[in-house]
Amino acid sequence: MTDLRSKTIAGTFCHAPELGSIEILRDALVEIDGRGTIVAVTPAGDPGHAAKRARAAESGALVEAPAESYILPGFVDLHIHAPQYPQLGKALDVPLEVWLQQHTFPLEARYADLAFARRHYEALVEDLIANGTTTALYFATQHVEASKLLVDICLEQGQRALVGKVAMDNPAECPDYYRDASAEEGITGTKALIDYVAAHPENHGLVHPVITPRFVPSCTDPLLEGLGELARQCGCHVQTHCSESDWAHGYVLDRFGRTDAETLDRFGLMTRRTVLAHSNFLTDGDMELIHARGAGVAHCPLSNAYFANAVFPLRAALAKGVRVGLGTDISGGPTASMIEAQRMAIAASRMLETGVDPTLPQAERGRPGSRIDFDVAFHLATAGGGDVLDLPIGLFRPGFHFDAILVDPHAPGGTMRVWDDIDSDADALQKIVYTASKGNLAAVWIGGREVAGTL
Ligand SMILES: O=c1[nH]c(=O)c2nc[nH]c2[nH]1
Repeated sequence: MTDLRSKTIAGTFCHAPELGSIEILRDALVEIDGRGTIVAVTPAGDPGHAAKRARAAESGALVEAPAESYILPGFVDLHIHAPQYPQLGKALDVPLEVWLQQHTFPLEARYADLAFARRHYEALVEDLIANGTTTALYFATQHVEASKLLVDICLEQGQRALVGKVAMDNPAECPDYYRDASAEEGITGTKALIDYVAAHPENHGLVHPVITPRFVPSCTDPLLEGLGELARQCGCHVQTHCSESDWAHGYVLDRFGRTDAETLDRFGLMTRRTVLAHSNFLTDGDMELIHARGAGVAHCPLSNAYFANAVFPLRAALAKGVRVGLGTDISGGPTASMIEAQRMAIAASRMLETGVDPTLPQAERGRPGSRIDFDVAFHLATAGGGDVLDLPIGLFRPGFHFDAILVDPHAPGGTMRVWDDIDSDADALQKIVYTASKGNLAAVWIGGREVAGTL
């Protein structure tokens, strides 16, 4: 294991500072301080490069990435239901509202048992790190103690994380065996987790608390009001689901006569630090509202294929200035891999653009201008996610945390081929997005600390 804190790493770095373009820094130097923050990035052509490299080598601080490897920012997964990991790859054949009641709530209720919670949370965090997810925005469960345990496990394994105790108190939509007994309990429990994260002796900014009303149907008005007030007081991140499916979108329209986005805003839950999962049925006005508040969207393309009844209009949201990142939405999305999430985002955008029903005339089948390519997907999974969270992650820049993955395109257990007589560095990055998998990730660092693999 190579700890990169107080070291300089030499290698080829790929990142995507702007939407729609990539930057490849071949044979660059990235200098990291003792806290795991990048202090300098020196491209190969920089006049000071040779001297810096020599100085780092002399002082024993130089670490060389293997030839032909690529270093990418770690992935930022903006939407994960941590307790649902044991049902990954199961129960994807029913609508959202049935899936919640029949499969998901019974599973999540089992996290009252802390031994059960530890077993499954440890496996999840380990698997996510091995898949290159260096930052995760988690829904935990309704239980305060199990939510605290998820915080502990992220700290033990060194994963950057945002963790929310799920608030859900509406007896009409939540079962008696799995809900906050009152709005008051949902609010106090949320505060208890915020206090726990703030006072945790091992937490030096790696884990953050998140106010987490599950979604409007699960919450009574007093709970939404109380959580909105709490968001105002503490300035914490907020996460919830927004206009995910026909049913979820219609439910909020029926109950409030307003869209999900408008309703969340009315309760003070639409802030610069709010992450709205899915958001498939946003109106133009909703997008303008989200943009005005500075909130962001966690686009979950794979889960949308199973539960959403629609494809998120990503290009339309981006055109309105909405900040967007990607989420796996475990277990609505049956993968722990943000590389797969990128591929699915591309595929979904192509299907939205061309349409999918061959019985329709070509001109009526799709939504022109909807496609994205690998560069946009890669941006969303890294810098875009960091931007939505307002955290200095997802780029190789001074002041950013060194959260990174080392990709070995030739790993025997991997799934990609790069040809030195054919492929450019940009081709290699494209191939990583389209064909790499966990077997190609040779090392993962979070805050400069190597948390998986071996360099
Ligand atoms: O994909 C989803 N997963 C969930 O757990 C959930 N809860 C409310 N709405 C939801 N959507």
